[in-house]
Amino acid sequence: MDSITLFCTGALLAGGLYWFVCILGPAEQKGKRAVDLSGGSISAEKVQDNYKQYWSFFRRPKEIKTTEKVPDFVDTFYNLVTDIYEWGWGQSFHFSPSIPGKSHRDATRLHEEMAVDLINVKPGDRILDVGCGVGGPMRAIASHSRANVVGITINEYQVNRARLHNKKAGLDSLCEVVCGNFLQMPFPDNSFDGAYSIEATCHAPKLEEVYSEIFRVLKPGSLYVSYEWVTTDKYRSDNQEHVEVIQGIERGDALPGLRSHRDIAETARKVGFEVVKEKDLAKPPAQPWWTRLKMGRIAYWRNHILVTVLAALGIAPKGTVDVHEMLFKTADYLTRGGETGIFTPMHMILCRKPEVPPPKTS
Ligand SMILES: C=C(CC[C@@H](C)[C@H]1CC[C@H]2C3=CC[C@H]4[C@H](C)[C@@H](O)CC[C@]4(C)[C@H]3CC[C@]12C)C(C)C
Ligand SMILES: C[S@@+](CC[C@H](N)C(=O)[O-])C[C@H]1O[C@@H](n2cnc3c(N)ncnc32)[C@H](O)[C@@H]1O
Repeated sequence: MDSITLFCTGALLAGGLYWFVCILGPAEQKGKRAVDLSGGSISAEKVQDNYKQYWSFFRRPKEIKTTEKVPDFVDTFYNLVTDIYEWGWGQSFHFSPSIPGKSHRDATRLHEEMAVDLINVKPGDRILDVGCGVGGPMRAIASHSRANVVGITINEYQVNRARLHNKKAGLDSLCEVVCGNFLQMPFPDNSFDGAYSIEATCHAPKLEEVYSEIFRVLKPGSLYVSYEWVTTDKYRSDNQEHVEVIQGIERGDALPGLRSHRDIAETARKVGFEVVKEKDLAKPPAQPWWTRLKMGRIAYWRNHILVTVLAALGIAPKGTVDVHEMLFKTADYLTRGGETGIFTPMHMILCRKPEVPPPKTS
């Protein structure tokens, strides 16, 4: 081989490696890159221990039932996964039905806009995003409705990410982010003109606790919409495969226990809401929400190699490989949940806080 060929081969290899490690993969243009993966607010050397702690939570089911510990466990989970989600999925941490001829990005945005359209919001209104993640939905909703959106998340790392994205998008005057627990929100009674939650209240150990908090902070007459993760009528607790899939979803998504779709309206009524509408948005004619997960499989393998190389080089924290592997398996459980129809991440409920409080029963 002459020296020119050797040089060209070397340059090609180096360029290819740079492309594979630094450029490849971000779900969004100028989004999070593989080389920037971190453990959120957890220091790099503690990521692996925190992952082990997270996982051992499920080996002690009693602790999952001890509801006070759940928010901390959920916070740890989001420290571990937030960067991987942003890198491999984008800034909206939820599913949406596929729409033929439209990109995932557009389908995601339409699903978010539908939520705010349902709660009849006017420009200038103040609305609440319960469990806002890094704010993908919040930004789409603020630009679509021109309402002021206040988001709350338990995870401080997400608060910082969301504020940064809001600023970059020029939406920081419409979008505010607060770090807090949605089971005890730092907002006065009757202070919001509307509220929504997208695939977030499934983390509450008791749905009643988060719904009653949302009821408290809403102004009388205003609306709340939620996209809930639930099991459907097709789920059978005596079917081994069904149980395995649901447990796989719970473990890989920090859920203290998936509820049945039947519990949702019942809980909303119990805390005082009127139920205006309820619908599983995944049912036909909607196109499968899990297609995007399934189509991504090749990319997950590529990501797995990338994460393993980066962790070996000391660029990504060690435990990142374990977290990525957990998500890899979770993607499969979610797909099986969708294909069998035993699970939906978009059971929509629309509720109104009555103008006049119902009489107290003694
Ligand atoms: C609402 C919740 C989160 C829903 C989804 C946003 C996430 C559920 C599973 C996640 C992922 C699975 C596979 C990952 C893949 C292996 C990796 O290479 C890139 C990121 C994934 C695609 C990741 C992205 C986010 C999810 C789809 C829950 C937590 C209530
Ligand atoms: C799957 S993410 C969805 C985020 C956002 N709705 C979206 O669609 O992009 C769930 C969110 O709920 C938040 N969350 C879970 N439990 C919480 C709690 N107890 N208090 C506040 N936020 C919580 C998480 O921090 C995370 O931001």
